Amino acid sequence: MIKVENLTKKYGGFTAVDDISFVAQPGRVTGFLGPNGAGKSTSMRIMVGLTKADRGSVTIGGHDYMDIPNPARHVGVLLDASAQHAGRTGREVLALSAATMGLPSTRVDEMLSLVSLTEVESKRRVKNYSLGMRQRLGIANALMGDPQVLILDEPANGLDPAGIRWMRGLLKGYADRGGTVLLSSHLLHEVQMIADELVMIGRGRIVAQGTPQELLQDSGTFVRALEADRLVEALQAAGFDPTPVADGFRVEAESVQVGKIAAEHQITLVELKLADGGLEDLFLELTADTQRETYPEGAQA
Ligand SMILES: Nc1ncnc2c1ncn2[C@@H]1O[C@H](COP(=O)(O)OP(=O)(O)OP(=O)(O)O)[C@@H](O)[C@H]1O
Repeated sequence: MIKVENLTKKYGGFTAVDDISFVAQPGRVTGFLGPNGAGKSTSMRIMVGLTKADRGSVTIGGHDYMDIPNPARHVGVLLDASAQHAGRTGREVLALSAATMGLPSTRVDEMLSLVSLTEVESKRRVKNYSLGMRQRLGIANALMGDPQVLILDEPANGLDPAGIRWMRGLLKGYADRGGTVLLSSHLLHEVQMIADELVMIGRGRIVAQGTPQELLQDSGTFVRALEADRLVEALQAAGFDPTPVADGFRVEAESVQVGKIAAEHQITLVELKLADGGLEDLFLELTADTQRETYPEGAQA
C-alpha cells in the first residue's frame, strides 16, 4: 500500500505539489492522472526519496522508502525510461540490477522474455533503443526484484497500441495477484482502460478521486432509440433535458430511470450506457482552470 498524506513541494514561490493525500491499495491499479506540469512526477520522485517534500509524508507498506533495506525488492520504480545508461546494452542494464539486488542472472532472461525483448535486442546499446523498447526495459527493471509495489511514471509513453494492451494485461495481472500499482499519465483514455482507481491532479492539487465508475456516475446516460422523437418527448415530459450526442442523447439521469421511461412508452432502445466521454468532460472541466498551456485554434493538443 502507498499512503500519501498532505504532501507539499514548493520550488521558490511556486507550489508544484499542494497538500495532496491519497492511498494506492494492494490488488488495485491506481491511475495518477493530470495534465502536463500538474505535479505527478514531482510527487512520484518524493515517494521514492529522490526529491524532498516540504511537508507531508509518504509511506510504502508502512515505511518511508529510504528506510526500506534493498528497496528494489519491495518497490519497483520506473520514473524516466530515457534515464538508463545509454552506452550499456539492455542485458547489461538488467544484469547490473540483478547483481545489485543479489538475484541470479537467470532472472535477467526471465525479465527479458516477460517484456518481449529478443536476444538480439537485449545485446543492443540502450542509445539505439526506441522509446517503446526503453519502456519495456524500464518495466523489466522495475519488476526484476518481484516487488509488491510498482511506481511507474508515464509507462505507456512511446508504446504502440499493441504494447499498451500488453502492458495493461501485465499490470492488471500483477494487481490481481495482490500487487499495488501506481501509474501516472496525462492521457485519460490510457488510464481509464487500466485503472481501478483514479486520482486526478491539476496544478498540484487533487481535483477528484474514486473509481472510474464513481467519477462517471454524475456524467449521465447515453441513450439511443429507434423512435428518437418519442424518446425526447417522453424524457422531457418526465422533467429531463436530453442533449443530442452523436446518434443518440445524453441525459442527466441514471440508466435505470431512462430505461423505465422508455419501457413505459414502449420505445425500443438500441443503446443505454454511462455517457461516453463523461470522464473526459469531467477531466477537462476539472482541469480547465489548471491547464498551463493553451493551444492556438486549429492546433492539436
Ligand atoms: N526541480 C524543479 N525546479 C523548479 N520547478 C520544478 C522542478 N521540478 C518540477 N518543477 C515544476 O513543477 C511543476 C510540476 O512538474 P511535474 O514534472 O511534477 O509535472 P507532471 O505532472 O509530471 O507533468 P508532465 O505530465 O508534463 O510530466 C511544473 O511546473 C514543473 O516545471
